[in-house]
Amino acid sequence: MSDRLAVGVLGARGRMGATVCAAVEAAPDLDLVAAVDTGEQREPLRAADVVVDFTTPDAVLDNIRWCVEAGRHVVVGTTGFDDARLDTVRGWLAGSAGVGVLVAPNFGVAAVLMMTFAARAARFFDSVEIVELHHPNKIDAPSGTARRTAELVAAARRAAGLAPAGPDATTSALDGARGARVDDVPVHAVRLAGLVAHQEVLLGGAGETLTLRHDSYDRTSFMPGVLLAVREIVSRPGLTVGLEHLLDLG
Ligand SMILES: NC(=O)C1=CN([C@@H]2O[C@H](COP(=O)(O)OP(=O)(O)OC[C@H]3O[C@@H](n4cnc5c(N)ncnc54)[C@H](OP(=O)(O)O)[C@@H]3O)[C@@H](O)[C@H]2O)C=CC1
Ligand SMILES: O=C(O)C1=N[C@H](C(=O)O)C[C@H](O)C1
Repeated sequence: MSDRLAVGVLGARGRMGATVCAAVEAAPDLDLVAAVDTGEQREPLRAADVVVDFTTPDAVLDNIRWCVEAGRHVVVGTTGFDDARLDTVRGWLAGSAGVGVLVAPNFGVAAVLMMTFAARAARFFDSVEIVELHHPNKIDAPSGTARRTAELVAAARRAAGLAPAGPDATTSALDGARGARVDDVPVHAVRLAGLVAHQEVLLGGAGETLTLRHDSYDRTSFMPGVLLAVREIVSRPGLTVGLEHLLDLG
């Protein structure tokens, strides 16, 4: 059996999809066998061992179902996942022994570390808020990374007997001034020309603060994580959520 993997890309002409196509073509052990975008047939994806999806939150579930039914492994970077959507994917996988799907809100290794560090730090502080900053063409807010960070932080704080939100005396505010709440953690979204993808987790306690900041300056930052996922998913049946499961974080 060949060690080479055949890879298909959904959303192939998008910002991320095009970058993934280039990264796969440059990888010595991977072959790009299908590049599919809006309005194009999915049939060429049947030639792929692994399909990578960077499309839209509206399109991604239908794409995953098609791939699972076709027996293809899937690496998903598209955002918009909550527990209900993940359970839907688990249901499809239950009927497809051996097929693996990995869903990761962020493939940047530094971003995964930032999320991990935020969760570890969360119980030591009174307050935590998240600010995500992205390019103005992003269609979802808050980002998938910010949502996931808030979930991890809230879970860590609850496990330590703390409320997810910090103290806040605000009794009067313009709509949106205090951001959105994800698992009760305040999340603020900035859309600014010149940016790619950035996030700060602000933690505050008595007389001191800790700021964890991650910056993706270029979409190549996501490629080592995407290629790692492509290589690993073929031996990980079922649903994996988060790139951290493929990294040895000690
Ligand atoms: N996990 C991670 O590390 C990262 C995740 N992302 C996420 O990836 C997603 C894509 O981001 P980005 O590349 O910037 O977005 P783009 O809008 O640049 O790309 C999305 C592409 O998908 C195409 N598309 C839409 N529907 C379908 C479909 N049903 N089948 C095939 N192609 C389709 C779009 O075509 P058209 O425009 O014609 O509709 C477009 O070409 C977002 O959810 C984003 O948040 C982004 C960066 C990193
Ligand atoms: O749309 C983007 O650009 C990004 N989307 C992901 C997210 O929503 O978290 C990952 C990264 O922030 C870039």
